[in-house]
Amino acid sequence: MSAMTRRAATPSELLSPTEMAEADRLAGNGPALMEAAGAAVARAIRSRFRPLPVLVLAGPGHNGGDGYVAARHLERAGWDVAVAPLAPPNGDAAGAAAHWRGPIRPFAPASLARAGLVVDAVFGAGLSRPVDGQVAETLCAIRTPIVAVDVPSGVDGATGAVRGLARQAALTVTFFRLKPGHLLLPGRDLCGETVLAEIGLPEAVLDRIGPRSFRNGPGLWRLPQPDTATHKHSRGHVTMLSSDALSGAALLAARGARRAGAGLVTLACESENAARAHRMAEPGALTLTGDWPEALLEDGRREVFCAGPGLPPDATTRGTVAALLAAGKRLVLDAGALTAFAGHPDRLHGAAILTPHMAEFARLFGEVGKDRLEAARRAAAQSGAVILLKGSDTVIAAPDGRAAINDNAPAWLATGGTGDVLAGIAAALLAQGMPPFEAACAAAWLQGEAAQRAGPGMIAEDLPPQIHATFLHVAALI
Ligand SMILES: NC(=O)C1=CN([C@@H]2O[C@H](COP(=O)(O)OP(=O)(O)OC[C@H]3O[C@@H](n4cnc5c(N)ncnc54)[C@H](O)[C@@H]3O)[C@@H](O)[C@H]2O)[C@H](O)CC1
Ligand SMILES: [K+]
Repeated sequence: MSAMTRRAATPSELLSPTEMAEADRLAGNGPALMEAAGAAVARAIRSRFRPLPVLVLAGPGHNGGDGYVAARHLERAGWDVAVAPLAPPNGDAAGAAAHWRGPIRPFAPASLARAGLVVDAVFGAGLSRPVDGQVAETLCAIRTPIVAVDVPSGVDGATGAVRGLARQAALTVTFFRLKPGHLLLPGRDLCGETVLAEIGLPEAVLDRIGPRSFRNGPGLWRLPQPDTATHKHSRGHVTMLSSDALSGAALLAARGARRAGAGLVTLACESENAARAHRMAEPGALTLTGDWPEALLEDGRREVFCAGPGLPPDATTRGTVAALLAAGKRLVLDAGALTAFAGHPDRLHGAAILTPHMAEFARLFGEVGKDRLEAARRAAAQSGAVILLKGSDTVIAAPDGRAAINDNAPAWLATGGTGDVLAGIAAALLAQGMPPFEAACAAAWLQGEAAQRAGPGMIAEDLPPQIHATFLHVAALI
């Protein structure tokens, strides 16, 4: 389990490399921050490794400066340390380098021969182009564990993408706040264990920067709290659209919605046969049949609809969704209800939450590209809806520019039907009064937590029974 999974203690704001540089500038004490950063790297190494010959690969910027400081602290602790500078250090790094009196080696594969551990202090937040040439050649030749300063060199701190090349780190020590690249893939995986170190940067700089990106977790939202005055109608009514052809998907979404606290869940069915089957499978849900959309709009108390799981991406789906939008209903749209609008995200204006996976996103908004955070933000601004872009690093973005990255989903969550459950959870939270961004964030987090509890080998049906335990867990965290 990585250090990052101790999430209650980790601040939720994320800073891009540009924002982090601004934080440094506002703090105005570069050498002290560098000293604290390098000391934190040395401390993290000493608490995880027995003394080993260490080679510090130092770049010309502040990342390299942190490396020189770490080298000095390790040597003072009796470790055998050498530094290999890529180029003469600049700025505050020159001061840190001046205090290094130990061995200097060429920045080349041959210098790695004696090392039992490599500290990668080549590039951090200042990565400005793909890693290539001598740096790529030397990084490729490393055969020992790697400890990365800030990020593994080559990982873009803003996007988690690899620029040129990056090596897998055993440990990454970063400072003050995580960056999006520590949570977005493949960056998150390449970091190995990630340690966030306090280096004396005052929290007040955040007021000036105004971060808009967050790590998803219970600090970002508050789950609905029923009280003694609550009754089933006041807990929200979710109507789930179901097709005869793939009725299991709507059933899974209905289960997710019921377990996430919706007071009433109705499965709107195409045929009486399907309604009967649903009633047998989910006795606590209501069913409805009749011509859509008239039947759906008859009861004004139906406020929240979930459409898409199991629906075909055709003109009928398009017409139903359009009618619901025109009637001012709050919608969570997934799967077929998204693909039905391929190329026309503008027609979804008024929807509350869209939950596309990569391919559905591409059909609506164009390819996601390397920057998932930016892509989701752009789509939210374009559609006016909260976008929940599904993946191992699900991103949730609001039209107002806020965005959160979810990192608690285990790999075994990637199985058929789990997205349907997620849409149901989101709809239920929306129906209970949570604003769309908070409802989408909470749904993604609860789903990840439920999947961890269900364990490897779980199937979508295993998620809903875990949801109430995740509610209790959230209550214990806050
Ligand atoms: N608050 C904090 O988080 C603190 C972070 N610190 C460390 O500072 C670095 C960022 O330092 P910066 O000088 O801005 O950038 P880098 O050291 O990452 O690199 C800049 C340097 O490298 C050259 N360069 C960039 N990419 C390439 C490339 N692909 N090939 C060749 N050369 C490249 C660029 O031209 C510059 O010369 C942060 O990561 C932390 O480690 C502070 O020390 C403490 C506060
Ligand atoms: K680095």
